[in-house]
Amino acid sequence: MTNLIDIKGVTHAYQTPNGPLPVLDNLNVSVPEGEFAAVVGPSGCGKSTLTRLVAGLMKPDQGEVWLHGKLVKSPRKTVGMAFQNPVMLEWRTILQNVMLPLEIVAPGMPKKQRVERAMELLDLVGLTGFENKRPSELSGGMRQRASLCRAIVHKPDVLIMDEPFGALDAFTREDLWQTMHELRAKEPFTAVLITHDLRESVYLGDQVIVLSGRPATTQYVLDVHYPGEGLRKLEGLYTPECAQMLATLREQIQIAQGRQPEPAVH
Ligand SMILES: Nc1ncnc2c1ncn2[C@@H]1O[C@H](COP(=O)(O)OP(=O)(O)OP(=O)(O)O)[C@@H](O)[C@H]1O
Repeated sequence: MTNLIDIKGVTHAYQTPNGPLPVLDNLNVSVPEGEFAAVVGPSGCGKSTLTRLVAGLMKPDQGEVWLHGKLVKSPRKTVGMAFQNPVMLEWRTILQNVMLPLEIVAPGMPKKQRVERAMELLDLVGLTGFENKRPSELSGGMRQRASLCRAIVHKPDVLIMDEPFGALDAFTREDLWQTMHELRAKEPFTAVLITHDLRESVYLGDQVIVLSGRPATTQYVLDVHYPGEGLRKLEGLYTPECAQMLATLREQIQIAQGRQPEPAVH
């Protein structure tokens, strides 16, 4: 399998009034095409910085970022992004919000086709019937569903999500996890998910990348072998296999935080 994302030896420091602040230190990350990579690490270690580099929103001091075989030197149109607080344009309907990237990336696409594409995705996430509502008329979970549609409507090479489910209640979050799997099954994409939730990282990720404390480097990579066949089920999280993976990740996070790992409970 070829890598869609290759981050090779990336080192970066922000220039601040108090001098340079090193955030990434010789970071190496590879995400094969079609894979879902979850990234976890201590608060402030440089996770969002990593997403900005992949999107081409900033250039590293050292090292290279490759996306689909091309060196990333400027902002990429072929990246879809979703954030914790989906910024929706209130003067546009949900349908018009979802169609927005197509207007920018594919201005020649006939309007009928744009509408069909957006409606197809809204249907996949269960928002048929809400397409003519304004963003403020939807719940937070529904807005996040629409925001995911908007992030992939133009079929980007990679979907980058920075804590997209962080502000949702636990039940809505689990619903959205399931929606992500359903979306991927119908429309495969490569994804990078930044999260603080280890269960989320295991449930959604094919690999979980643990970053060390700042300046971040790749401390540990967990290959997720989720129990069961076919579409992942939430029940799988309560199996011994998942408990073991979560224990490993928890231990790695404690190491990344510079703490002594707590002994496992048996
Ligand atoms: N533009 C910037 N200029 C200066 N410092 C910055 C800038 N952006 C981020 N930082 C600092 O760089 C460090 C890494 O920030 P980043 O947002 O990448 O971390 P993070 O791991 O995503 O954080 P969190 O888990 O809290 O969301 C932080 O200390 C942050 O304050």
